[in-house]
Amino acid sequence: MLQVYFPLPLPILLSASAAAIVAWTACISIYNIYLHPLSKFPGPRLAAATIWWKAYIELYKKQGLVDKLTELHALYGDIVRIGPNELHFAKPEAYHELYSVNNPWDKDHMLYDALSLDGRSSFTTLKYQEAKRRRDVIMPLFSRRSMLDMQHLIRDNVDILCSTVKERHGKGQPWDVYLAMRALTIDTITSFCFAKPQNALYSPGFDAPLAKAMTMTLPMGNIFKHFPLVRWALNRLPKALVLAVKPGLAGFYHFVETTTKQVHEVMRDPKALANAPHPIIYHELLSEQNRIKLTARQLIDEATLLVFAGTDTASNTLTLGTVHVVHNRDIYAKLKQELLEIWPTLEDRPTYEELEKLPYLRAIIKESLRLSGGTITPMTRVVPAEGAVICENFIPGGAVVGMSNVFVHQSDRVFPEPHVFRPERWLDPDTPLDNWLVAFHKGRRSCVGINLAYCELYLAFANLFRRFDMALDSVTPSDMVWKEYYLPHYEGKNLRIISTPVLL
Ligand code: HEM
Repeated sequence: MLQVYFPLPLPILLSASAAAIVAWTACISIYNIYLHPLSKFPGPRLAAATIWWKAYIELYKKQGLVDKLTELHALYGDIVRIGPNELHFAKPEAYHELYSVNNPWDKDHMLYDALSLDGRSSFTTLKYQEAKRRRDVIMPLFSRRSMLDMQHLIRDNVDILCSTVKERHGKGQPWDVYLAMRALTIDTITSFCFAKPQNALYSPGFDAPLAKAMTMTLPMGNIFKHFPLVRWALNRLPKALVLAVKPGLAGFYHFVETTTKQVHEVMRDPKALANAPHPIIYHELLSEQNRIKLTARQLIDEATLLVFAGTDTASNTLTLGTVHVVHNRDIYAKLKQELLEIWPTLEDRPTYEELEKLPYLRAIIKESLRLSGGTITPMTRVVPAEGAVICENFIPGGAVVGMSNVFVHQSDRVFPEPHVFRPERWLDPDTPLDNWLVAFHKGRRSCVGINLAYCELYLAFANLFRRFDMALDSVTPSDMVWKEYYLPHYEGKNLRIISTPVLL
């Protein structure tokens, strides 16, 4: 029989190892607190000492990081050290310094590894130069020109939404705006990118299986961030086992299977793309001009991340905006009036380009983007080797820096009474605010889908408010509760709306 030989008795060996680990951890912590290049920056001692402080806040205390950051900035000022090697900034001006087009900085692995699947998409690629090559390939599909040409795809989905809302009126049933908007954004992005809508809008009560799966996976991102091995292991578990424990993930598997099938088809026979009803993402990714040859796995990851990037971001904006406008009858009346002027009879629908010119609708969209925020977690970037000056402070190379856009969008210096939904603030020519709308991020890694998102927001808001009279069913804006898990994650009451179709 094999015998293991220990030079010392096992209990002594274990105690010595434990003592060595404690001593090593203590040395590292002392170095981090007193000698690390970021040691002059204020913040909680524990955060300076160890990366596990964030895990303690997010996983043990179950507090959203952005809420914690608000407390910390009130205590420590505009710059707070929130990890041994990480700083967070609060001054609105710092956002533009950090995420400037002049800063081709890399993304930090801790956050973006947690958001990636097995490989890297254009979203989770860390190195700026590599990400740029990927972005350059997919950008033409998301250009403004492409949006103008393909706006009918979005309109078709908005029409499906409106006809279901009308049907529910016929049955005397309200509809859930949060579920409906998620179904709309899922079908829009999947028809736009792949010409294969998920038919989420046909799910009973708009309760789409893919949206349900997204609701379950988003909070898991926090676990993946601190324990990357969990993500690695979950990605390798057999589907049957995962579904036995979490049946709600079925929609995610269905989506990945549809995507995998399509990817294998187009890779086997790229000429088949000629039969697609309109340009789709694989025309760009598999084009002869694209010199980056992606594997099937990479194509599947790219497709999946596009769907995740384009769903909750836009649907949160639509949900929040709709609830506020329906609740506030003055805003509601002004929007109706503006829509009636450009769209006097229901049959003569304005185009997206015409809707874009409506100042009040535009102001409502900006206010909805401001308060819903898009991605609200601090988007972490790595300062290049030569260091950088931010907020008049030299930040050494290699430091991880970030800023949640909540500190811009809810700054009472930039947006007085920041918690109030007030579209009029965007109409004052004396205080132009556009520079402070950062929902789509700024700089080199800003949102690829901005044109698609705007087209969706204009068409959905305009159609719903022109084609229906709406009232909230026993809910108010204060019932909307969100918790931050990278994106805002909805945790409030069901947001039911009663809608009556208008006849003319
Ligand atoms: C209201 C809707 C949307 C908002 C507020 C929004 C916001 C954002 C933000 C803040 C980022 C930066 C994220 C980060 O670096 O961590 C981002 C990146 C991105 N967004 Fe959007 N987004 C929206 C819709 C969309 C849509 C419809 C698509 C569909 C294609 C999309 C695709 C992407 C991609 C691919 C990136 C990664 C860019 C890169 O890393 O270089 N987004 N978006």
